Amino acid sequence: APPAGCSAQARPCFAVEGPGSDLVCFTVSGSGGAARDPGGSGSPEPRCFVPAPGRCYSLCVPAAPSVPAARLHRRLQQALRQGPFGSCRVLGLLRYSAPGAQAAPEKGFLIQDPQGSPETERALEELLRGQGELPLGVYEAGERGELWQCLWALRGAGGRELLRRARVVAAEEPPLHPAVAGLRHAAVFHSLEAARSVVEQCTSLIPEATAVLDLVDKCPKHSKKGDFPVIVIEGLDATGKTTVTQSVKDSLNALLLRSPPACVSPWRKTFDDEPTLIRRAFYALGNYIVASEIAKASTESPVVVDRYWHSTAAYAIATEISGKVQNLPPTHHEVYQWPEDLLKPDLVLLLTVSPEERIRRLQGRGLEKTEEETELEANSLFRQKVEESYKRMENPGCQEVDASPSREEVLMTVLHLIKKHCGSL
Ligand SMILES: Nc1ncnc2c1ncn2[C@@H]1O[C@H](COP(=O)(O)OP(=O)(O)OP(=O)(O)O)[C@@H](O)[C@H]1O
Ligand SMILES: Nc1ccn([C@@H]2O[C@H](COP(=O)(O)O)[C@@H](O)[C@H]2O)c(=O)n1
Repeated sequence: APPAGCSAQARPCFAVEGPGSDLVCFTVSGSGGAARDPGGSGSPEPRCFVPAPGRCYSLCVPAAPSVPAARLHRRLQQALRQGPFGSCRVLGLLRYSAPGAQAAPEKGFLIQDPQGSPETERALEELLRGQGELPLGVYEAGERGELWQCLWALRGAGGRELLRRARVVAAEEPPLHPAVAGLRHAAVFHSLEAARSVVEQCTSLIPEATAVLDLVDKCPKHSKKGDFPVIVIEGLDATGKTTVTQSVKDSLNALLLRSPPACVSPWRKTFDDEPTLIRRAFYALGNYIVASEIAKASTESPVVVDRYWHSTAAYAIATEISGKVQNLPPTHHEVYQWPEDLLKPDLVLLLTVSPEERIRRLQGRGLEKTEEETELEANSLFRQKVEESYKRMENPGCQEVDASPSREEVLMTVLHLIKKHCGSL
C-alpha cells in the first residue's frame, strides 16, 4: 500500500530536512492510548528523525506570516541555540496542509535530544510557557516500536494538558516543497505595497523602520526609465560585480548605483538581524528607492547597477527552500517574475565563476565574511540554489557571463553584450 499522504485526509503534514538533505514528510493519524496501525497501511514510519536512545520534540509558530509571528520564530530559534539545548540538534520544521494549497506553512522546529534528558523537556516547557498558547509535540515510541506524537498544551504554574495523542505516519513528499506556497507572502515581495506594509508593522518595534519608510515615501511612485540604457550586474559574492561595475562605469561614462542604496546602508545591519519576512521587505524597499535613482540618472547617462531585484529574490528563495536544488519552485513559477510596479532594466548580466575560483577570490580579498557568506562557503547547496534561482528569473531574465577569465577579458565580454543589447552608446 502507498504511504499515507495528507491529501486524502485534511490532516496537517510536517516536513523536516532529513539525512542527505532529503525532505522527510509525516502526518499524524488516529488517537487514543492503544498502539495500533491506523488504517493498516503498514506504511514506513519516519523514524530517522528520532534519535535512539533519545527524545524528540516539535513546536510550530501558528498564524500566517506576520511581524509578531516572524519575531516569535526568531526568538525561539535563538533560544534553541543556547543553554540546555546546546547538545540538541535543532532542525527547521514546516507544518502544512494539503499539497497544492496556497496557504503559507507554519514554521517551527524539530528538536532532537540524543541524551533524552528530562532537563530538555522541562526547558522547552519553560520556553513555551512564556510564549502564549504554543503547544509542545513530544514524540515517543509505542510498545511495538511505532511512533506517537503527544501534543501538550502548557498551562500556568507547571501544569500541562494532553490535547492529542496520535500515531506518526510517513506522508508522501508533496509535488512542490511546502515552503513554496509561502514565498510570496513571506519572502519574495512583488509590489511596493506588500513590502511597505511589512516594514510599516515594524515601526513600533524597530525605530529605523520609520526612517526607511520616510525615504520610500519621498520617492516618486512608478518610476520610469530615461532614454539611456540601464545595465544590472548580478552574481554571488566575490564573482566580480564590484570590479565589473566599476570598469563598465569608467568605460561608458555611466553612473554607478547599487542596491541597497547608500541612503539605507546605515540601517542594513539592523534589518539583517531580523527574521526573513522583515529582512527581505527591507531589501525589497531598497530596490524601489534605487528605481527612483535609476529613473533620474538614466535621463542623463547610461546607468550600471550592482545588484537589484534578482538578488533580493534569488537569495530569499534559496534561503526559504531547504535541501536540494530540485526543491526550488519550477521554472516559470510566479516567484521568478519581475514585479509589475518596479522599473525594469534593459539588460541583466549574471556573473558566474566556479566554486573553487570564488573561494580563491574571497580568500584573496581577505575581508571579514558576513554570516551569509560563511554559509555560502559551508553550504554549496545553498550557493547552487541562489545561482539556479538567478538563472530562472524572467522578464527580464539574467544573461550568464563566465567571469572566470581575467578582469580585462570579462570586461570585454560584458561591453560586447551591452553593445549588442543596447546599441551604440
Ligand atoms: N576576473 C577576475 N580575475 C581575478 N580576480 C578577480 C576578477 N574579478 C574580480 N577579482 C577579484 O576577486 C575579488 C572579488 O571581486 P569583487 O569584489 O569585484 O566581487 P563582488 O562580486 O563585488 O563581491 P561582493 O558581492 O562580495 O562585494 C576581488 O579581490 C577582486 O579583485
Ligand atoms: N538588492 C539586494 C542586494 C543584497 N541583498 C542581500 O544582501 C546580501 C549580499 O549583499 P552584498 O553587499 O554582499 O553584495 C545577499 O546575501 C542578499 O541577501 C538583497 O537581498 N538584495
